[in-house]
Amino acid sequence: MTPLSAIGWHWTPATLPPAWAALGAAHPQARPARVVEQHRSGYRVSEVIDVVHPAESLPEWQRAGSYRKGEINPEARPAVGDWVLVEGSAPKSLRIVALLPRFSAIKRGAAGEHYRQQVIAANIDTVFVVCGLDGDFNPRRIERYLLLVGGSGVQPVIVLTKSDKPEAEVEAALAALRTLDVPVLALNAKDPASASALAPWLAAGQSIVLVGSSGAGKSTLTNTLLGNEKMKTGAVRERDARGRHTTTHRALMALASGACLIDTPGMRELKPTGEEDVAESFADIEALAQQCRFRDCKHTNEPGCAVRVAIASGVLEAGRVDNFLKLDAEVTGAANQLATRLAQKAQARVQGKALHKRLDAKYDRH
Ligand SMILES: Nc1nc2c(ncn2[C@@H]2O[C@H](COP(=O)(O)OP(=O)(O)OP(=O)(O)O)[C@@H](O)[C@H]2O)c(=O)[nH]1
Ligand SMILES: [Zn+2]
Repeated sequence: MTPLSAIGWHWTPATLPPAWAALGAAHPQARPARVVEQHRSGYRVSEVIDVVHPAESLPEWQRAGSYRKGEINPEARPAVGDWVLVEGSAPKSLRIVALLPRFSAIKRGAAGEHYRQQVIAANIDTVFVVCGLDGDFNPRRIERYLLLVGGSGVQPVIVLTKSDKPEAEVEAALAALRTLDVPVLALNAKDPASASALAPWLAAGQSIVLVGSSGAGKSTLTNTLLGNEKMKTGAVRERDARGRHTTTHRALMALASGACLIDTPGMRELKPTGEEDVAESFADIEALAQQCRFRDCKHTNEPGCAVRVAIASGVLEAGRVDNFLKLDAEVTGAANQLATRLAQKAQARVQGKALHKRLDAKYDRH
């Protein structure tokens, strides 16, 4: 056990990923730390639970650069949840010297003029997709979260809260989500005994993120899982670069089980990156589509559409099909933007090479 265990470190010298070991050997003075906040001006990292310090990042992570020239690859920069190697002493002179390759990354498309991707949480083991069994219950929103999490390397678990409410239709909700091939639990987020059903995903060294719309019960569940730690949920005291005490939002919380919860504001609104696999998320619809008369069936009003037949016979929910079509269009749109961006990058690289060649020839550099 090291203090790092409480913030998600579960490797031993024997289980350390070889790439991490190699980076460690390349930076013998450095030690691992976890990124808990990402700001415009830099990063905040933890080496010990509830102790957060600013850390200077590598210059190439700070430069604005041009997306056209491929100078900034957001994926190559640390994000919340990443393990990095740091040197120097806290609180004033911590420096990040390397980013350890991540084993999972939840990404989203970022709003803006140009196509951009953001890693919103790295090295997460499980994401709890939280949805209340009240008027807010919405399988379509759950499908969206699952699509975005699919392929990230993170295990999704659907957590239906408010099962204790009189209006909760637990059985109907479980039935509606059965096609998703993801663990689904219904519980009372206020009740520790009920929330203990999540124990299989909360083993020591596990990192968990909660997503879900406002009012779904994320804070309630977080408090219940924290138990005695409850009072500390909202805020953490930390020392800033000048040594002053400040109180900020708590981004990484340790559970008694040894797991940790990571809270990042980036998880609120999720827009596809274009890399999502819609067919995999909607495998049931994809399988039916194989039986449609037309290969390019849009499943709207084509004759011989197996998907429409399934809806008519009650095998498939019309809302799920609509959501599939909507998300598929969103992912296709983002994928086209992504392709354009990659083409621009490749072109810029070729132009750059040609320029160097001309300059080399002109000045006889070699
Ligand atoms: N009865 C009951 N009430 C719950 C349950 N989970 C959450 N609530 C209530 O629902 C309301 C919203 O819960 P929050 O935990 O604040 O929701 P949240 O997801 O954190 O919302 P944001 O902070 O806005 O993102 C609160 O009044 C909770 O007490 C539950 O399982 N049972
Ligand atoms: Zn069809």
